[in-house]
Amino acid sequence: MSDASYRDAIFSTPLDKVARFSFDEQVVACFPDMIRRSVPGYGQILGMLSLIAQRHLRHGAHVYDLGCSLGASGLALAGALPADAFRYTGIDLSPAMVKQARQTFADECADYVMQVEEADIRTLEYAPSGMIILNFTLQFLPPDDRDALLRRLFDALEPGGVLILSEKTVDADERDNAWRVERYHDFKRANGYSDLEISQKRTALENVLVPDTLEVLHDRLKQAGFPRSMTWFQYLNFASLIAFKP
Ligand SMILES: C[S@@+](CC[C@H](N)C(=O)[O-])C[C@H]1O[C@@H](n2cnc3c(N)ncnc32)[C@H](O)[C@@H]1O
Ligand SMILES: O=C(O)C(=O)C[C@]1(C(=O)O)C=C[C@@H](O)C=C1
Repeated sequence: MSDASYRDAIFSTPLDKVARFSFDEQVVACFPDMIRRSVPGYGQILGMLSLIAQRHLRHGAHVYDLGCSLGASGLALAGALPADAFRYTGIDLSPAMVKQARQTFADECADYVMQVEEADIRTLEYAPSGMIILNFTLQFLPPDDRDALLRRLFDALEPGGVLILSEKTVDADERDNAWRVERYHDFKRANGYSDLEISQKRTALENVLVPDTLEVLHDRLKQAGFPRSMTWFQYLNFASLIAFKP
């Protein structure tokens, strides 16, 4: 997958008008590079998914990856678990993402049961599942749509199932939030992004990626039915939560 990926230079030249961020062909072409250089801890979160699956997933159970993009979570699972350990369905609304993810699984995971569907995760009919992965996707839904989706995911999980929810977050404390965001921009600079790229991407994501606080995320999980959730990973303003279905 990385062989086909270009370096992200989307916001590197001054744009007269910065368009709303969207998961179009241009983003798909550089997405592995973009997400690796833009999400602190992305590789560690992916690496941990299979360890969590080994502990929580019933052998052969179904896994959803919602907003799967190029299927990185599926590839991580397939890289660590045998072919009969799970069945995987990735869902994404972007036709360009779905096309490339399907190709990747056909090329690299032919022995595994892995499919990708183009659909809106808010209206999908969910099959019973042992694990549901929502990595950096809930943040792109209108906030008013988030609770209803999480309720449907709680219902779709089998007893003993887990939901992994990874998100960019905002801190309710203004001073702590400013510190995290400033260090996040340092992180991006250290990964080769210029001040212009950082500022134009920020504009493109305004009102498109609307982050919740960690407290709101845990509250959302509680109201969806999950009696227990934990933040198992945090790196600056990015975090991953796990929620348990009893
Ligand atoms: C930041 S990316 C997710 C990254 C991916 N999970 C990974 O770990 O590489 C967000 C993805 O969510 C998808 N998306 C956004 N809204 C969606 C919706 N309502 N239904 C399905 N997919 C959606 C986008 O097309 C995009 O591919
Ligand atoms: O670049 C940023 O500011 C981000 O928030 C990174 C982020 C994300 O968190 O989803 C935003 C858009 C791209 O999908 C990849 C990563």
